[in-house]
Amino acid sequence: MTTVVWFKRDLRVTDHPALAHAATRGDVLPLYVFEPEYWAQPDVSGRQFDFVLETVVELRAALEALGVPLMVRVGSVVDVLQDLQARVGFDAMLSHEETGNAWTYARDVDVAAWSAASGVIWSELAQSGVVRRLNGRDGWAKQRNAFLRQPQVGVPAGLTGPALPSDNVPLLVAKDHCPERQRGGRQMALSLLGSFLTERGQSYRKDMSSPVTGEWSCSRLSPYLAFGCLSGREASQAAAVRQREVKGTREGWGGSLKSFQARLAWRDHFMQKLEDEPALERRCLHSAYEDMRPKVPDAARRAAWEKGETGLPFVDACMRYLAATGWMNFRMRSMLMAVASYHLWLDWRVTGLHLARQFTDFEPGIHWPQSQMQSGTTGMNTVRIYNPVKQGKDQDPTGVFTRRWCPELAAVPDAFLQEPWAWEGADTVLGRTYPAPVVDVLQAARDAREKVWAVRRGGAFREEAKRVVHKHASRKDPQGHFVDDRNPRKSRVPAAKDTRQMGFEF
Ligand SMILES: Cc1cc2nc3c(=O)[nH]c(=O)nc-3n(C[C@H](O)[C@H](O)[C@H](O)COP(=O)(O)OP(=O)(O)OC[C@H]3O[C@@H](n4cnc5c(N)ncnc54)[C@H](O)[C@@H]3O)c2cc1C
Repeated sequence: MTTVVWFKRDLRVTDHPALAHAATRGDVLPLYVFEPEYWAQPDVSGRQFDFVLETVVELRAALEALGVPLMVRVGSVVDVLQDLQARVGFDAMLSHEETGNAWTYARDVDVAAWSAASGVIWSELAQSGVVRRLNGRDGWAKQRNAFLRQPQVGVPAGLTGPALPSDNVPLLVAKDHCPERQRGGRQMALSLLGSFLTERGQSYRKDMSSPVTGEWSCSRLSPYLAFGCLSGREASQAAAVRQREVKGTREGWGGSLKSFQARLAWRDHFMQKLEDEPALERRCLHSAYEDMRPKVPDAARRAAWEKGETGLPFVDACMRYLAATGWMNFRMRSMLMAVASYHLWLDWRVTGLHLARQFTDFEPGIHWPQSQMQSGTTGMNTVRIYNPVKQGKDQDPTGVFTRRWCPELAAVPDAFLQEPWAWEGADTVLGRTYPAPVVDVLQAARDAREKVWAVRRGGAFREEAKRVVHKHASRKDPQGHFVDDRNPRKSRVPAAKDTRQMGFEF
């Protein structure tokens, strides 16, 4: 009998438990479905589509080399499976657990119903440290680390199975202009992993937070991890090998690789949040924040932020860079979200969708918990109101990045680049070639702080915050490692008082 291997966000043949297991059962039919309804969702974009298409082309060749090419179909998964069953009569389907968005969750419910009704046994295997049906966060890190330490699953020696024709794939989503997008495929992923671990990653810890140095020093693996060209386990184990090699050296590698491993752990930690509470894609984690910001955001502010025309130079430079590259380092993503949520007082659900589309690496399980965290709606994380002027001065001290992406500011002297409104010649630029700031940065942060504090006062807030901490906060594992999303350097069992932490960067 044939086993269908349904490829989703796991577009590789190495360390692919579902493919390896299917190969032990007999004939295999590897399947990828481009779903028009998925590509019509508000969180997806042309840059992601192009990345996936490139990756699928490479995957098809890799499977063909093993003996059976990937079958690529266009349509709803249930319709495709129905058609395939009529043609090849399979009795089992394997795929990996997916922590996707609400749409993919509902789609999986339909697929499960179809499988049950059609006598097909559909099994979903784990492919990351995310644990399905977890009963609370105690012990999670231990389970996650045990999974990461297990040997990788080898590539099947060869595959047999029916060769069925694929569909031509039409453009399913509007093209978006992203001239510097990362190219899809496993070869790129391996090349980036190699260059990061042998060269680029040496100064990762020191350089990751600036967009100037981060472009080179960050791993840049995010879209490849998001679509599974590379498994998290492969990345983590390769880093562990390198950690052993550089042990005892004093050139920055030790700290950088430790930070990289921590980020890979954050990945699973954040995705676990969405896995445990899918509603956090649409609802504030702490309900007290639900009505704090207008559900329909101020249209002018929103448009200015989306276009990179807020008049806050570093914010605009980051937004324009993101539009052109599809990538941004973590600190700058946090700042973009925080400025939208605090200074501009825009609802994270709306701004989060814009960022999701801009990111080639859109990963719902990281994206939505991070969006909420940077918007102060979780009830458990430090509320950090980044000052974009200070960020610009700290992270782009020479102004090279800001000037590249905001050429309208060419006439502004270095000393005023991040706050051109303070320059005596401001009138010659602001409101003419470059917008005046949409808000007064300091006043807007003060106003936001007041409103956030107003929500936090009161016993009812603390009661619900305790629930959130219990369900979602990180814990220390027995080795003392982990992943504290409030402060990566310190691992502490969270206490209820943490819910009152506030941080402001005036
Ligand atoms: C508002 C917001 C939204 C985000 N949305 C996404 C998203 O949709 N997809 C996505 O992959 N990342 C997202 N991130 C996390 C992070 O910014 C990116 O993973 C990182 O910038 C990608 O670059 P890199 O691969 O060079 O990361 P590196 O710094 O080299 O880290 C290696 C890997 O660790 C993981 N990682 C790194 N930082 C984080 C983090 N803070 N939280 C969880 N995992 C992390 C990623 O898988 C990353 O590829 C978001 C962050 C914020 C603040």
